[in-house]
Amino acid sequence: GSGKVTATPEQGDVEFLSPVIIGGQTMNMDFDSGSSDLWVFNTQLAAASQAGHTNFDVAKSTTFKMLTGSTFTISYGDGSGAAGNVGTDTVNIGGATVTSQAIELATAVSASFVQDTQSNGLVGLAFSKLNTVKPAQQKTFFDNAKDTLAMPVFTADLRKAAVGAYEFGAIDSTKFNGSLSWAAVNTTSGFWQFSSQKFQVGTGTAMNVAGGQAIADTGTTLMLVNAAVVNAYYSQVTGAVNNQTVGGVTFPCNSQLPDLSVDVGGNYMAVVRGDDINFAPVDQAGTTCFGGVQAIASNLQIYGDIMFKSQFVAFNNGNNSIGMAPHQ
Ligand SMILES: N[C@H]1[C@H](O)[C@@H](Sc2ccccc2)[C@@H]2OC[C@H]1O2
Repeated sequence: GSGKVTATPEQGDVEFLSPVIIGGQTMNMDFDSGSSDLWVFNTQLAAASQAGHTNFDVAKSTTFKMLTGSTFTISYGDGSGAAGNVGTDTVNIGGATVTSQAIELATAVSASFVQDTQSNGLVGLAFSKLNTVKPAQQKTFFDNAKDTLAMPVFTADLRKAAVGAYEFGAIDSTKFNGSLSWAAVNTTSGFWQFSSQKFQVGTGTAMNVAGGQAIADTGTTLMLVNAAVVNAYYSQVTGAVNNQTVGGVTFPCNSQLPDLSVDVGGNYMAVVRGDDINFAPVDQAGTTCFGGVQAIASNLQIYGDIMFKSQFVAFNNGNNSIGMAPHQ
């Protein structure tokens, strides 16, 4: 079969939320191709953490089973984290259903999750080797579902300030221009990692990024790239400054931003639209804006939602490849 759900952006496209039915309870969750744990806000949490969230209630599910003795502890790249215990239940994402999916029940969550009251947990869609459950590591929803899907793929169709979709088991070719360009994924890191060794600012010449690698991470808001890319890109933007106080590059909000093209697998240059790189104002007057492309001090670049808003992306773990094409 296949399953399709909406992907609704939070204010400012900070993250995208999708409905997941767990043991008959619908939870709006953040699909994260950069991690591999499915965890939920639930009634075990302190009342102050539960406030404002939809909290999964084990007692209201007739299919939930506790995995006695199992726990999880996850820390994310942005310093946030969650920890708790584990059970299994039936998970239905737009019709794609797994009957015995590990459901990680947070008993502690970091402040940024508590404050993000629209999100009630994460659905990890990276490779199961990154799953944090102990003593027995658990599989992701996609790993559990893939043999029952018509195709071992899921796709991300994320749209700037508009409702998009995640789909499991099918590739909707009406959602992208031309055909998908496929790149090999190196699964060693557990991420959807591919080679990304070149970039191009606007219509300029392609430049190399030594040893460039990148991961496709739907759970990261921005695009975090090599400092050389950041410098080359913002050198073309009048008034761009590296603003330590706000924590990255800002520029005048009325800037005409160039597109940024990045190599995917050595045979496709993914164009990221310049106007999507104007991420958000940092001041009340809306004169100074924060860039959607920022530096990361590592060779492993993180292509987050800023890229997904320009590119339709297919994740294939039948042959460990990633496909991209501009949105239709
Ligand atoms: N893969 C990403 C993950 O989904 C988020 S977890 C998250 C934290 C707070 C609010 C919303 C989500 C975090 O930022 C980058 C990396 O880690």
